[in-house]
Amino acid sequence: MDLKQYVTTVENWPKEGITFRDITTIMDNGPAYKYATDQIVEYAKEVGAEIIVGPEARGFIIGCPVAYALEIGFAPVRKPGKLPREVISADYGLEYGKDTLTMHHDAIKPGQKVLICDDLLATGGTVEATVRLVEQLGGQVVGCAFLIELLELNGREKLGDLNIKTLIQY
Ligand SMILES: O=P(O)(O)OC[C@H]1O[C@H](OP(=O)(O)OP(=O)(O)O)[C@H](O)[C@@H]1O
Ligand SMILES: Nc1ncnc2[nH]cnc12
Repeated sequence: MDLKQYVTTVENWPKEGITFRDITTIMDNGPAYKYATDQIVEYAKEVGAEIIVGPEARGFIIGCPVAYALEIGFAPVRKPGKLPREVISADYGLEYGKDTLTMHHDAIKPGQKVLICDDLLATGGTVEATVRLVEQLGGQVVGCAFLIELLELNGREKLGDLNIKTLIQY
């Protein structure tokens, strides 16, 4: 399936100069959403994922169906003030802003093999901060999966030797 045809491009959103790649038109198409999920499920099996970690909010949309299909857990990465128990935090930069991410202090077991899932790899700031959180908890990041990679932003460079899978490139 050519997944790219289901992505909608929105110019100058959320700011002038940004070309936004909207995945809601993958999500609202049953076969396209299933196909994308199935590709990531296969990758998760290859890398031996034991738990899925996904950053708010679009990482939930990609990561949760993968966790469900594999009958493994999902641990959320959230913006500050959203998780109810003790958290650890990491700051990061975005293509169009700056923020902080948090995880519950006990979300990952030491040595657990983690697959990070998100909709899109842009500068890599979000996933790099997520890697730091997982590693601080003693997890082992065995892979990172995205529907979309924006090649010109060189997000992969921030991720060093990590194993990365992307389904669509621009
Ligand atoms: O590679 P990066 O430069 O870090 O950019 C990619 C991130 O940006 C978007 O999330 P956003 O922070 O806009 O939050 P949202 O998912 O809640 O819309 C996207 O869903 C990725 O998580
Ligand atoms: N260009 C973009 N389109 C969609 N989501 C994004 N997140 C960061 N950059 C993005």
